[in-house]
Amino acid sequence: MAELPVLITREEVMRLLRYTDLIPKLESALALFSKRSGAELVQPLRTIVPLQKHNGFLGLMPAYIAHEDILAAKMVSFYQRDPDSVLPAHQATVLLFDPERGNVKAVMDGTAITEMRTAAVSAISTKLLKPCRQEVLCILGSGLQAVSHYQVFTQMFSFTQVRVWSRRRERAEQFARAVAGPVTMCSSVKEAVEGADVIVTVTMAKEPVLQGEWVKPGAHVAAVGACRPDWRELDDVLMRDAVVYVDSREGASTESGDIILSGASVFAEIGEVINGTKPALCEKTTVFKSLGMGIQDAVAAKLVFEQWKSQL
Ligand SMILES: NC(=O)C1=CN([C@@H]2O[C@H](COP(=O)(O)OP(=O)(O)OC[C@H]3O[C@@H](n4cnc5c(N)ncnc54)[C@H](O)[C@@H]3O)[C@@H](O)[C@H]2O)C=CC1
Ligand SMILES: O=C([O-])C1=[NH+]CCC1
Repeated sequence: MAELPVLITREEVMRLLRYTDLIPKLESALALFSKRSGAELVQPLRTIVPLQKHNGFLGLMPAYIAHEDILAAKMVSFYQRDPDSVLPAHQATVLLFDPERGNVKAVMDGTAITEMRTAAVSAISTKLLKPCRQEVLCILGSGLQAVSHYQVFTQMFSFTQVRVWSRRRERAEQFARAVAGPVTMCSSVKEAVEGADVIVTVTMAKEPVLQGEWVKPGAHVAAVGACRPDWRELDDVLMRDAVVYVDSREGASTESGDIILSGASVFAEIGEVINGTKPALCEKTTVFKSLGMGIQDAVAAKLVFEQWKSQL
């Protein structure tokens, strides 16, 4: 009989997972993914179960990476909540398997993993597509992803100003308290974005919040929200004028409203830039459209489990 799986809580995941360990693992996984090396890495397109009655979705995200022998599956639910709701938009669990025997080794909180690995991938896109100046960071949205993006971006880069915009001022204030670092609160998207070198969009919007005419030429946009084919965060002007990078071409062409509805073409996957098979056009305005991948959760879950075992 296999041993019972261990249960790893959100607090433990946050204590055990470090960006310095996570970022190189994510870079290797993204690079391997873009080689499309068959049995080496298996990641089917995310299965989405719509919960129309509850205005939500359940996403199933399995992945296998052969050379690291990581088999994992994340289940993530996400909801369009009423603005006054105190419930989280996303909740996730990751199962980490023993690929040889097939049993589950660990059941762990996937919400913290999602927050950290998504922010880390946005930071990787910024490191690769580095805009000429990296002085002003702008974050649109003030939820959990906004916090994790603030944390990793201020760890990895030396911005002189971080601006935040949120639909509600009190949410921006909550965000400023949560990050324990300097933040400039802006009262409009335009004010937040103008002159910014890097813009992170982490909203639950279904219509564009960011307009291309406000974006400084040469800026980099890490676009994290709008993960449904009929949802938007970015307008057609930005999608048309920018060079568009994605995490996965298949994911982007199936799930990204910003890409599908604007008709924008995808220039490269971020893994292709890591592999050197596609260039980083740093002098251009760039958009990295992130949808999220099972392999990102898988490498993060393995790191968490290894750290957890090492403290026994
Ligand atoms: N690309 C990826 O791998 C992942 C993407 N996401 C996406 O990131 C985004 C943020 O997620 P969380 O921070 O976890 O959510 P959250 O619920 O904690 O924060 C959402 C933020 O969006 C704002 N917002 C909601 N509706 C809006 C609207 N119509 N216009 C402008 N702002 C609006 C809220 O005020 C809040 O600041 C979501 O779109 C989510 O689906 C989340 C996980 C992974
Ligand atoms: O990768 C992920 O976990 C998600 N992407 C969009 C919603 C959740």
